[in-house]
Amino acid sequence: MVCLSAKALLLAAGCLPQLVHSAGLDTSAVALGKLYFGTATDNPELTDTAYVTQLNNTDDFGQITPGNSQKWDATEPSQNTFTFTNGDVIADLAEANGQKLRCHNLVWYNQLPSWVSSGTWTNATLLAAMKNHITNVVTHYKGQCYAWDVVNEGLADDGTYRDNIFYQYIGEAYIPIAFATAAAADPDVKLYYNDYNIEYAGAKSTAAQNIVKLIKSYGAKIDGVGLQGHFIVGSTPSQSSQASNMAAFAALGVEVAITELDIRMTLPSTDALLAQQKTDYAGTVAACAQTSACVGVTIWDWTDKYSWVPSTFSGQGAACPWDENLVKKPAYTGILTALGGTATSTSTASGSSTTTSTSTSTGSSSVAQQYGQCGGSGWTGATTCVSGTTCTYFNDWYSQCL
Ligand SMILES: O[C@@H]1[C@@H](O)[C@H](O[C@@H]2CO[C@@H](O[C@@H]3CO[C@@H](O[C@@H]4CO[C@@H](O)[C@H](O)[C@H]4O)[C@H](O)[C@H]3O)[C@H](O)[C@H]2O)OC[C@H]1O
Repeated sequence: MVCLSAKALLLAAGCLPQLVHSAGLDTSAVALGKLYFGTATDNPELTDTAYVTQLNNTDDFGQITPGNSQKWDATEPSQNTFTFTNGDVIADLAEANGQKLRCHNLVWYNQLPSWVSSGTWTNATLLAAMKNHITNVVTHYKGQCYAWDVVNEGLADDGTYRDNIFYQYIGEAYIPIAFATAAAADPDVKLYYNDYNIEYAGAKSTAAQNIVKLIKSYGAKIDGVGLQGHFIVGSTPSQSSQASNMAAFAALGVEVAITELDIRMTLPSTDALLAQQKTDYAGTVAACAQTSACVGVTIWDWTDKYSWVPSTFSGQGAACPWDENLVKKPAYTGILTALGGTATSTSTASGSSTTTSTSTSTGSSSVAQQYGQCGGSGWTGATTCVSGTTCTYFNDWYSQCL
């Protein structure tokens, strides 16, 4: 009775307190049978204490990816001089937290040091330089990575090979040779081809499937295909198209992962855009959730504060599930619901009229509670509580499984 009175006081004050234990994104993903839910991060952000506190929250993040510090320009700035300092900071953080590390990346046309991109090469010298780079970097991180993105973005959008320096001097063989070199350096790490605009059926996805076949035809190992998932609010491919595309890769005997998910919008953000973003995140994560070959989802950083989007796509941003003040956006709930996770409400600002729908994973069962928050829109649906709890109505617009 005292408890309900306290709640009534808080409700009257226009603020709903956190009331139930929350299972986060990784906990929910693992409960579904996935290996992880994770996020990219980067070294400059690690001086931000509030940021790091959430990055270390293994309830949400069971995996991290270094956004820049394992790339070629970071690891081999001068030929045969290797620098692992920044990459090690993130690898050590993952190890300290017990988070999986997706290692990113070995061979990419972008973020190359000038000695590679502007060097004078022959087939033999570039091949030797590429193999030396892969061998040294993979050996350094041996045993620390769940997976390596061995070749990143080797395709143009029309499905032809990207005309990068490796293709120019080595031809398509640079791809299987890169995979074979990585496998020789660490036979246990998963080896991925990673690209964007291969998340749905089309010429580029077909070409990526052909890369899987090519690598195997050389007798080399490929374990997975990374679907980057840099999407646009309202133009995100449907759940069904993403799931059927994942199935096409799985049919080739490889796993898949969503490796760089973010869903950007033209700024400024509005409630309508945030609601659509929630739907888009939910559909994408649900495609992975329903596909047994999809091992996990990585968002390309978790907060708008450090997203790469505004500096890359002029006038666009707000692409992450947390805003620039590190506050969860509707997208967070969309992801959690898609993962069938146990959800909760956190304190909400007075005057907000958001209706939140949450769910608890009990195999295939779903809705655990629905409510209107802080002057919200009223009771919105039936409640099925997990075993051992019952639906308790506090008033006509708020209920909870207790
Ligand atoms: O600090 C940042 C890093 O975060 C950044 O990481 C890379 C970001 O994504 C990957 O490469 C980009 C993928 O998206 C391409 O643009 C797409 C063009 O087609 C559109 O349909 C699609 O929506 C777009 O996303 C970019 O052109 C790629 O660069 C890459 O794997 C990450 O490493 O790297 C730059 C740093 O400054």
